[in-house]
Amino acid sequence: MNVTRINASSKTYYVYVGEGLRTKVEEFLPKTYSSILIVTDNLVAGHYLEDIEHNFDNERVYTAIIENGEESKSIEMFHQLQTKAIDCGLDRKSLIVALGGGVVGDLAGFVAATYMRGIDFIQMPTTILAHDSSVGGKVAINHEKGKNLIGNFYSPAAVIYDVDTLKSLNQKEFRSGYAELVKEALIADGTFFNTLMSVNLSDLNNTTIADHINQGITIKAEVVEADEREAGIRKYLNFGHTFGHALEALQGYHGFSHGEAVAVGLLFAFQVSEETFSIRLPFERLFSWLRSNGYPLQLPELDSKHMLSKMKLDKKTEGKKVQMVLLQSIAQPITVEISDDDLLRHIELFKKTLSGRF
Ligand SMILES: NC(=O)c1ccc[n+]([C@@H]2O[C@H](COP(=O)([O-])OP(=O)(O)OC[C@H]3O[C@@H](n4cnc5c(N)ncnc54)[C@H](O)[C@@H]3O)[C@@H](O)[C@H]2O)c1
Ligand SMILES: O=C(O)C(=O)C[C@@H](O)[C@H](O)[C@H](O)COP(=O)(O)O
Ligand SMILES: [Zn+2]
Repeated sequence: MNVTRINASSKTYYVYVGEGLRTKVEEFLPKTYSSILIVTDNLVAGHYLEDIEHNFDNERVYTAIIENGEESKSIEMFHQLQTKAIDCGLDRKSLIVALGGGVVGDLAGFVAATYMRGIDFIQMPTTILAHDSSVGGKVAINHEKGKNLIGNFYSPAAVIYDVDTLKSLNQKEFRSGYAELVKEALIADGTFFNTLMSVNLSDLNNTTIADHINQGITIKAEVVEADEREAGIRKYLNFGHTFGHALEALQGYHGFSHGEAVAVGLLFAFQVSEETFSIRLPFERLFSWLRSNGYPLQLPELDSKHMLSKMKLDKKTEGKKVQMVLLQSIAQPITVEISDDDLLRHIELFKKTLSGRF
């Protein structure tokens, strides 16, 4: 088992990554709780809910099962879960368990952050992507206009990551998770980036995946410890997201998955970086790796102005000016203000670049 201590400014907590952890959850809880509400989605429930329920001695264990998918990160689902918490009689000594991927983690985390002004929650990630979402305390729901526009910074009491649960993931979820790992490598660790570019996603064993996840968590932990509330360097964790989030929102959250959208966003950020700094980045290498691993790289019909207006809803935007994370070289990120005219030009060029390849 790998244990990482996260010394965030708001809270210190531990991330446990290992095999079979889902059957010994109580060992990792920082204290005892008066009642427990397990929040999960229908797919994850089918695989793992029973294992988790068996953990708790507590008589007051409740479950809430949401529909799987990004559309559940909604104000309606948030309200339903708050109602469930009230009906179950959760009090300030209660715990919410977020069992699932980033959707469950972000949603249940935001419920925990706001129920009675905040109760404890733990993250039990079950996707590769959730190595990113479970650490760092960003919790949120979407607005139909933009991603994660309603949320908070609210750290979990612990992250309990049973890598055995990753065995039931399909290839789309592998792609999604690895896009965030590639992002972390690009902003912080060129050697890790090279390692990832030699990986074939359909040919990975759990030991290797756990190793990659631990490297991703190490990068994320370092950033979050230095800048929990994203006043500065945490923005780098948003590399690829200005374009990625806009793409997700434009598709009504049922097109590209988050990670798939981020993967395209990484290519877009490469293009803008290359032009802004007159440099060459390994665009071709990343593109080939994404293509050979089956990432969707064909953009849907995109109106560039509409895309620009979505990009401006990015939380890094200041005074209506988009701030994009760019790379000066691998592992040398920087935040740069990009004018609307330049962004429009880049969107047009990017559309041509991608469509010219299919
Ligand atoms: N808070 C953060 O810092 C942060 C970071 C990155 C992403 N996110 C958010 O995370 C979300 C994406 O997370 P995700 O990719 O985990 O998506 P997800 O939670 O929707 O999970 C993806 C799919 O996999 C299924 N699934 C989950 N675990 C499974 C398992 N072990 N076996 C089989 N199926 C399983 C789910 O039911 C779902 O259909 C987005 O909303 C994104 O905005 C947040
Ligand atoms: O932890 C962070 O900080 C990140 O930006 C991680 C991202 O992968 C993640 O998608 C995050 O939810 C995006 O945050 P947002 O502030 O742009 O909504
Ligand atoms: Zn992300």
